[in-house]
Amino acid sequence: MSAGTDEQPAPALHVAEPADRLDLPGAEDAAADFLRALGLSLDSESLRATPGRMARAWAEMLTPRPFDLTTFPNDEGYDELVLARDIPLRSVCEHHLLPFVGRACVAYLPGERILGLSKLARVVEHFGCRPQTQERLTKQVADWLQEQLRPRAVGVVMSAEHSCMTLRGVQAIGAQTVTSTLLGRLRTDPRSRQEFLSLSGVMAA
Ligand SMILES: Nc1nc2c(ncn2[C@@H]2O[C@H](COP(=O)(O)OP(=O)(O)OP(=O)(O)O)[C@@H](O)[C@H]2O)c(=O)[nH]1
Ligand SMILES: [Zn+2]
Repeated sequence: MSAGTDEQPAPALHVAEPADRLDLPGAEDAAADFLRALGLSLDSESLRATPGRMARAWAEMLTPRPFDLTTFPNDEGYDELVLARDIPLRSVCEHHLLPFVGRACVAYLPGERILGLSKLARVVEHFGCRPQTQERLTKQVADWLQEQLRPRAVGVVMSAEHSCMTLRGVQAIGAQTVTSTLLGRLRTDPRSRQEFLSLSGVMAA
């Protein structure tokens, strides 16, 4: 698929993902077994439907939504940063399968085409819907944009609170993990890098 030409926008993303293998009744049975193994009784009215809800909730969090990568010709030759910040970020850590939530800032320096703005948030959502590390999620978003859009630079910064680190274990409540990936000119040119980091808001934190 070629986002750098005047061809049609790239088709919807298709990835071999858990959705293809989703077995909701199996997940519900497993959730019931899991809760019983933890010593909970599912006989009460309030817990009876919980395994089904658990199965649907985890399926929702682990199933990426496909989307169309809509791009437009960069007719005006816009050559400054396009940056979306405060994008909600939610994912699930692959170590405990507990959520981590925060904010992302995604930016690019356009080449021949510009991207539909909502896609900057959609790509974060898309790669968040799978067991992740924050490092991999950050890099996947940046690499994917670079590959699909062929811009002159891409920058991604994420800041998130990992519930496996706050609600249990070390219980470092409020600790924020910050990760970043810079590609192209944002990586090599100190002035562009500085501009991106300052616009992203991480410098002010
Ligand atoms: N690098 C990285 N580590 C993560 C991420 N999410 C969770 N982790 C860490 O994965 C590690 C798993 O460590 P283990 O020692 O196997 O698990 P644990 O005994 O539950 O560790 P504690 O959380 O320290 O109690 C922990 O240090 C988590 O904080 C992430 O996105 N990136
Ligand atoms: Zn974890």
